[in-house]
Amino acid sequence: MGHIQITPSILNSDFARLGEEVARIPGADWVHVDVMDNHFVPNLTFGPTMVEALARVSPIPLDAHLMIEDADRNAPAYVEAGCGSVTFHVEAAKAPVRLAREIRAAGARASMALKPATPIEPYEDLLPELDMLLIMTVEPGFGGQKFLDLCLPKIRRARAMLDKHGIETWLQVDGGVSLETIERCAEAGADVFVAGSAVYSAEDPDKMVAALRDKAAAVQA
Ligand SMILES: O=C(CO)[C@H](O)[C@H](O)COP(=O)(O)O
Ligand SMILES: [Fe+2]
Repeated sequence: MGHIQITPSILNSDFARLGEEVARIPGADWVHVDVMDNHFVPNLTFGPTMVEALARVSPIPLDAHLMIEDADRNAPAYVEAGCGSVTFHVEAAKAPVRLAREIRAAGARASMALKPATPIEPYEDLLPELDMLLIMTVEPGFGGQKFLDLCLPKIRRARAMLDKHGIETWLQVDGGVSLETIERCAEAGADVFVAGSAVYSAEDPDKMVAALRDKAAAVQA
């Protein structure tokens, strides 16, 4: 398992002041940017131009989570926009292996996401192509939803697969991650934790980042 990383999602932050919102989380490892197209999910956020503007001012690398149709065609723009990591949804990709290789070749970490009802087993042979696997713990589309415990067995199975193959692919969880749920995710084998509302509804978001990190690290220790 890799070292614990906390990646706050700006989805529930103030979109009119994104640069300042990122400056409130200096202790974060990544900034998670949720790109939604109103087709793959019933919500609309921002596109590559906004992401590029944020990448220019953010001292922390961007972790793009693309909830968009036609990932094969649309994902490379987010590498060009300056994201250090680009996650596409397997449900939206026609050729995930080709896309992961393209993202890596363009200079970003390649990552693939699974919705709660998408099984991991068909993708076991694909794991070495990925720098990170994202297992969603809510149905994608909105921040502030309740953590789905039914996703925990899949996190466990993914961790077992990665360990069996000796692959260093990071295992990220996203959705409803908070001080109440992060230990369950860490116990199941996740090492990269997205937290949106938990961080941005806290009085001191950076303190919350540290508290989440401590909880997850205590499980790993
Ligand atoms: O991908 C997402 C939603 O589709 C968000 O990253 C996620 O929901 C983060 O917000 P919260 O921690 O409030 O659940
Ligand atoms: Fe996300």
